[in-house]
Amino acid sequence: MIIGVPKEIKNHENRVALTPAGVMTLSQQGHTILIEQDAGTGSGFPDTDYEQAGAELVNEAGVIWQRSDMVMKVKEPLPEEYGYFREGLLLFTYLHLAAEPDLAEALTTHKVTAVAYETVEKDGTLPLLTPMSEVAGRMAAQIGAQFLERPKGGSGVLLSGIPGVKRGRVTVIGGGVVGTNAAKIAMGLGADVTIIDLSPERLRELDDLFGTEINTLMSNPLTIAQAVKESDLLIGAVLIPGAKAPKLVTEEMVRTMHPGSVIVDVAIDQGGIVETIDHITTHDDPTYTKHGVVHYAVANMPGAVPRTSTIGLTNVTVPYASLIAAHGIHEAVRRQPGLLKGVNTAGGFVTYEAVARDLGYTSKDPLAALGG
Ligand SMILES: NC(=O)C1=CN([C@@H]2O[C@H](COP(=O)(O)OP(=O)(O)OC[C@H]3O[C@@H](n4cnc5c(N)ncnc54)[C@H](O)[C@@H]3O)[C@@H](O)[C@H]2O)C=CC1
Ligand SMILES: CC(=O)C(=O)O
Repeated sequence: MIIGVPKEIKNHENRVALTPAGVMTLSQQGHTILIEQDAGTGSGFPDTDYEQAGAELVNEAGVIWQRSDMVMKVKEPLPEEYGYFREGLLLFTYLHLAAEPDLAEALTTHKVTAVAYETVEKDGTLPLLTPMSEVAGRMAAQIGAQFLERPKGGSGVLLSGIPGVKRGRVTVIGGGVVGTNAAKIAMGLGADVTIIDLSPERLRELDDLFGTEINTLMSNPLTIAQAVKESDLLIGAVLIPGAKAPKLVTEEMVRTMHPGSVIVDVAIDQGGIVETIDHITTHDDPTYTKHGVVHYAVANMPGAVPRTSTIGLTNVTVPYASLIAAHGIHEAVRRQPGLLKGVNTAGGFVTYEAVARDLGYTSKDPLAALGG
């Protein structure tokens, strides 16, 4: 199979879909790997490392999209890349389609088979989302702490407090991978941490994990309203796989926060859980202030720590790429049924039910859409 890796073009997206180690694995299995020049530079992988690993360097993204059977990316294609879509192309990347209606339309119009990292399942987990959620969760606490500083527009609260001065309060809504990692770092910074989740089982697990060091609360509008009001830092970490995130934090709730408090909505890639976040922000211009509260809504947070993120991501994606490249997508999803859950579009249809529901498509069974 010919596998192509274009350079990422999203703002400050320095990750790359394959490392030289991934290239070597796949090329030793007999596949041809096309890498766009400079694609790995931001992650600390020079072109020469790719060449030594067996890749063919290409200096034009269009050539990669045209020649490849499977294009591997990190982030969703941007509108300037939609022109490369064609029938027969297999795209393997993060997509977050419920928040990207134009992309869904372009993929279905051109009958691209698009496999989204974030909806691939294994043993009840999302194995291709997990490492980036670990990164973003850890970053959320440190970014929040930074924007609480007065010169950054924050209230001037130091999360740890000091002897004689109380600690800052951090509320994390959603206690999955992002939430747990955010809580871990916030606790490490000395904050008073509360995690809110909808699942009693998850709350029990968190209690077992952290003991009395954190507060756990059941998710409902009243609990959320009270916790938001008291928070110096609020972290959004809810996920309903594939679907648009529910708006759990209303504008009214945000108005009750102290001036200079900070919201980091990690769930922004699925649309976000905060009503006052009406647009995605970028690493270049990561925050804006509304009702006196600093809002951070960057949808590619791990892109800022590309060395760690690229290695973490490709550790988990390469085995799936290898399976697809060896057997083709039809046989790969038969051998690894959780991969079928990753198929979001095929044959001109949306094939992931939550995405179809949120975007107003009629969902088609992915196996049928792949041609049985
Ligand atoms: N902005 C960025 O750069 C990044 C964003 N993400 C996003 O972060 C979000 C969270 O991801 P993960 O932690 O991996 O998901 P996860 O599935 O591990 O955790 C989600 C948690 O939300 C909880 N939940 C669902 N409905 C809830 C409700 N109404 N109230 C409270 N909790 C509720 C679930 O019980 C679960 O514990 C996803 O949207 C993911 O795509 C992940 C990585 C990077
Ligand atoms: C999960 C995702 O979209 C990211 O890591 O950018």
